[in-house]
Amino acid sequence: MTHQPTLDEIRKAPKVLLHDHLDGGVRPQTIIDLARETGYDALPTTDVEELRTWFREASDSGSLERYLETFDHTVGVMQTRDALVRVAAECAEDLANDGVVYAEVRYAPELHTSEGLSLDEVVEAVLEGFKIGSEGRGIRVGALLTAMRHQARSMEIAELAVRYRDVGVAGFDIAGAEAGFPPTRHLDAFEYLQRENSHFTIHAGEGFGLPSIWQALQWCGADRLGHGVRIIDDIQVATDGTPKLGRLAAYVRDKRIPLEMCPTSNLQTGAATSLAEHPIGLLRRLYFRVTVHTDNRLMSDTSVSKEFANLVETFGYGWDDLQWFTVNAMKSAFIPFDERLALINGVIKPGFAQLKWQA
Ligand SMILES: O=c1[nH]cnc2c1ncn2[C@H]1C[C@H](O)[C@@H](CO)O1
Ligand SMILES: [Zn+2]
Repeated sequence: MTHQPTLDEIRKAPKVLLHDHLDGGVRPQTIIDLARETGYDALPTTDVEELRTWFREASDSGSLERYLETFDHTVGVMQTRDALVRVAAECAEDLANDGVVYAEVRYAPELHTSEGLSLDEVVEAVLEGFKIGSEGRGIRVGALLTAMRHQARSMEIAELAVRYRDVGVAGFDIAGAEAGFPPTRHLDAFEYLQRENSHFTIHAGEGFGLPSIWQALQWCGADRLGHGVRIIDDIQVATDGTPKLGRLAAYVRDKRIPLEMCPTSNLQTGAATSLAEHPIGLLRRLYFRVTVHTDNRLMSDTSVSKEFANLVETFGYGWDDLQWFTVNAMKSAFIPFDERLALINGVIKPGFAQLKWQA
């Protein structure tokens, strides 16, 4: 009889992270250092532990819009080349220390130009940071360039993603408040990306329901869904437990559309009421292509290992489940097929096999 995986054991497992915001994962000490260096004077506190707690608590509002307000402070200190290099390098280090072997980390270049950096300079600084932070640490980190859905710069950001795709940018995303800002506002950018054979994911079905998911897939052509939790609204479970999938839910499952699920973040923004009731339980049971992520490690005080450990505790998952989530994520990455396969067969499966053998 094997025991349930513990947090320490999970940290040793080779993990894959596809949904993590660079400006949502800055170390509290770094925010304080950078605020001092760059003259940013709006931080709620300059005590490191108080700041850590402030982010977590301020993000617990139950509203996506209020949750997003906390980013003013991280974005506020990420306006210089040195700051971006440092934050990106530390991000890669922190993920490697958590046992992540492959990551796609996203951020919105347009939010980092208020002190005069160009979009290209922002992208180059972040890529340099990822390179410095991953060197010799057994991790590969690529970038996803995000456009903000309430702004009108998505075409420019899509072009930027295509320009940098062979040097570390894996794809494109849109984020920000969802209600009132449907993805079809950015249709020209998505159509351009499709013509360029590029990959993109869309935050959809987090702060708004099925119409947002439907547009993201059927109008915009998203390869993956950021969160996608509200797909649950298209699934009915009869009293005897038999599930009935509506047409959209069936499409998502049949086409193996990856769902980038971020359970702790969903509890904080009100997209789910408790972990036990989080749609991930049913979606995993129905074999949707579920993957597990952090969203914002600072705001949620989390890591991939912690997200996994919470799921183990709530749903009783074992090593096979955690490996399934991980292989699902690796299959869904925006890098070439042969490189995904090499990581699955050369790193992920042997790593989990060893942990299972020791358990
Ligand atoms: O969970 C999220 N939903 C929508 N937008 C988000 C989420 N987490 C972060 N963002 C926004 C705030 C960041 O400034 C931006 C780029 O990373 O993306
Ligand atoms: Zn997100």
